[in-house]
Amino acid sequence: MLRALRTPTLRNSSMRLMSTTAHPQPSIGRFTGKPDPNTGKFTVSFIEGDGIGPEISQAVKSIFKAADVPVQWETCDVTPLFINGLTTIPDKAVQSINKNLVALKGPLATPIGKGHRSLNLTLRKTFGLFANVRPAKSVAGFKTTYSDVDLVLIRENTEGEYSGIEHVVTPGVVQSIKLITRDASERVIRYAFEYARAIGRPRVVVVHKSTIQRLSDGLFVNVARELAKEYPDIIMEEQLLDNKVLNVVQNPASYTDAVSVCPNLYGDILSDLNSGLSAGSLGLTPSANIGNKISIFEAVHGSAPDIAGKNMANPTALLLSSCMMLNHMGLNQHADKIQDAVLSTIASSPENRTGDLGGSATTSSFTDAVISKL
Ligand SMILES: NC(=O)C1=CN([C@@H]2O[C@H](COP(=O)(O)OP(=O)(O)OC[C@H]3O[C@@H](n4cnc5c(N)ncnc54)[C@H](O)[C@@H]3O)[C@@H](O)[C@H]2O)C=CC1
Ligand SMILES: O=C(O)CCC(=O)C(=O)O
Repeated sequence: MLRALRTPTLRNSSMRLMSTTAHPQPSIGRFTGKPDPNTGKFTVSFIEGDGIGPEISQAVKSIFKAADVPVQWETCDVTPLFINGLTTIPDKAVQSINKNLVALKGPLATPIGKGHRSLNLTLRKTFGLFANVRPAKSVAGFKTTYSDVDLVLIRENTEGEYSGIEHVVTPGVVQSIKLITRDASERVIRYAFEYARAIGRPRVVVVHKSTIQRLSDGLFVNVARELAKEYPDIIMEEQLLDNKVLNVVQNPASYTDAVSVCPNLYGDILSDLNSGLSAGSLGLTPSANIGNKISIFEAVHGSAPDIAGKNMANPTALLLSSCMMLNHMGLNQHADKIQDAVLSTIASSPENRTGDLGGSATTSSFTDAVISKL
C-alpha cells in the first residue's frame, strides 16, 4: 500500500513544501535535556568540522540567530589525541556532549591510510550512537530523474566493516574483520521498527547479503526475524543488497511506505545512492546519529576539500540536520520555520541555489536568502 505522493513544482511552490523530517520521535533515544532555567535556552555542543565545515556551520549559526531559536552553542574542539595507540577525542569535548546530550557536527576529514582513525567513527563509538537515520527526499525547484523520492534508511552505526579490525597476515595479504553482534543488530533493528511505527510507515526492509556473508549478515537477518514477531503491525521484508540497489534505482517510490535498515557499510553506500536519486547532490541530505541518551546530528556529506574555503558549499544538509535535531529536542515549530525557509529558498530561483544544484548562489548569499524567508 503506497501513500499518495504530492510532487511540489515551481508553479505551486507557495504551498507547504514537503517536510524532510518527521515530528513523531520513537521512544528509544528520546531527548531528556532541559533548557537553562535562567536563559530558557538549551545548550548544544557544536563541532564545526573540517573543509567546508566552518562555512556551513556559520550558515546554521546565522539562521538560528535570525530565527530566534532558543539554543546556545558550546563549541567543541575534537583535535584527535592518541592514547595507548588509540584515537580519542579531547575530554573537554566528551564532557560537553555528555552534559548537553545533543550535538551538531560538521564533516570531519579522515586521512587515507595513515594518521588518526576516523573521528566520525570515534564519536559514534564513544557515545554509543547505534543508529544512523538518513532520510532522502525530493525537493521542489530542482529537477532530478525522479521527483517523488521519499526514502528513509537506517544504518547500523558502530560495527560491521567499520570495526577497524585489520591486520597484515603476510606481506601482500591483509585481513579486515566485519564484526556483527547480536546486541548491536538488535538495537538498530528495534530502532527501525520503532521509527517506522512513529512515522507511520507499515514496512521495514532489512537489507543484507546473507547468501554470501552467511554468518554475519545471517545473524543480522535472524535478529530481524525474531524482532518482527514483536511488531505485528509492521511488515518485515528481507532484500538482498544488489536487488535493493536495482529496485531503488528503477523505482524509488516503491519504498515510500518503508523504512530500510542495514549493516554499516551497505548503509553508507546506499544513503549516498539515495541522496543522488532524491536531490542529485550530497549537499541536501541530513542525518541523525542516535544513541540511548546522546544524539549527534550531521550532514551525510564529507568535508568537500575541492570546494572548501570558496564560499561555494551548500549548507542545506547541515541545516536540515539541525532541523532533525530541533525535532528531536521537541522544538518543532522552530524546525518547521527553518526547514520551510530553506526549502522555499531552493524552490524560489536558480540565483538562490548553490552550484551543486546548478545555481549561482554562494554559501553566504544562500544564507541571507533563507534569513529573508524566515
Ligand atoms: N560524516 C562525515 O564527517 C564524513 C566525512 N567524510 C570525509 O570527508 C572527506 C572528503 O570525502 P569525499 O569522499 O570527497 O566526500 P564529500 O562528501 O566530502 O564530497 C563528495 C562530492 O560532493 C560534493 N559536496 C559534498 N558536500 C557538499 C556540499 N555541502 N555542497 C556542495 N557540494 C558538496 C563535494 O564537493 C565533492 O564533489 C574525507 O576525508 C572523508 O573521510 C566523508 C563522508 C562523511
Ligand atoms: O569517517 C569518515 O571518514 C567517513 C565516514 C562516513 O563515510 C560516514 O560514515 O558518514
